[in-house]
Amino acid sequence: MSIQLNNVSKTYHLKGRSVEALKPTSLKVETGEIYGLIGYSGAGKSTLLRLINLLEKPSAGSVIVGEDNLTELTPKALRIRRQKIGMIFQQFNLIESKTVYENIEFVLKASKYSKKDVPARIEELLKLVGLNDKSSINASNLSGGQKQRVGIARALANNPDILLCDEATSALDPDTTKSILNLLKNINKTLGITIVIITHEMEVIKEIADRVGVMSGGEIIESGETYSVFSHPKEKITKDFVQEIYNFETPPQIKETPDNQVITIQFLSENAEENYLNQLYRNFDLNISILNGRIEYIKEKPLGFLMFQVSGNAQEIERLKTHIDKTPGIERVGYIG
Ligand SMILES: Nc1ncnc2c1ncn2[C@@H]1O[C@H](COP(=O)(O)OP(=O)(O)OP(=O)(O)O)[C@@H](O)[C@H]1O
Repeated sequence: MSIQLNNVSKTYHLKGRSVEALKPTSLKVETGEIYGLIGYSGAGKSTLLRLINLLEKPSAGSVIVGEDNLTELTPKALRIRRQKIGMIFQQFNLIESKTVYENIEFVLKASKYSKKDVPARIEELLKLVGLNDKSSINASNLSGGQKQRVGIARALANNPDILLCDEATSALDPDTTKSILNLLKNINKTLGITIVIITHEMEVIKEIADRVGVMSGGEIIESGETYSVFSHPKEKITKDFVQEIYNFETPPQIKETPDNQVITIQFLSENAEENYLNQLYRNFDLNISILNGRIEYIKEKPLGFLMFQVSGNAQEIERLKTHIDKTPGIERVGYIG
């Protein structure tokens, strides 16, 4: 199911002071897509996410989910509509003193799920999230990853068509994060559920998001298909997020001069850098030494950077730079390192 925000904004009023947490924002998330929102703390991500299911009431604008304008529903109709919008949280929001079974049962009971169908539904959900054997364990005895699996089972209990994920993996270690992201991808694929995920971690976005919006200062400052946003970032913050995953640093002892320079190139396909470097070694009378190199996969497409130091004749270095700039698929970038 699609989500459409039309000029939605949110201003909080606190003791005579107002905070514009979300500037007027329009956004369309297509049916079945995974849309990621990334930004640093205070960017407005949680506010935007909570406006989608109206946990926060917008100060202006409308929220359309599928055919329904949520902003126009009565409180009762909204309560019912919300059952079809699942949500998972960073801190899992489980009832720690209850078993896995009871945690899911609680959600089904609250939505008046047919009593006789509850046990079968819980079994089905536990299978889906890979916790078949944990039904009678107390939530407090589960690992973080298992807790989030229960969180996901709860969120899916009423067969929602949308799943909102609020920093769902931020409390988890990298391996557990990967397994939860895989589960979310699987759920998206097999059940066709539209997913919106907010995070401050590139790791999450590059793994899972079909499209991404980069948030800062209460607005989406850059957006598009995930690979194209991060292979050609325009805004400083987007470049910083790219730099974060490659983690290159120019060695401080290198003093750049016209005849001694550090160059970082980006390449968009696998193994491109090896052939290319050989070409440079052959065709330029320069000392070239590699400082750093790394390929990451963004939505399964390779994006690589290579940082090297060149020294020699300044004119020859300029000729090398011109050569790089004319090579298709290779770009010189200034924001890495
Ligand atoms: N209930 C509230 N009352 C007042 N101000 C709020 C409230 N909720 C959020 N804000 C403010 O709105 C701005 C955006 O906050 P929001 O939580 O949406 O950002 P975020 O990107 O999700 O950051 P974080 O990851 O730290 O939660 C911040 O300046 C925050 O202090």
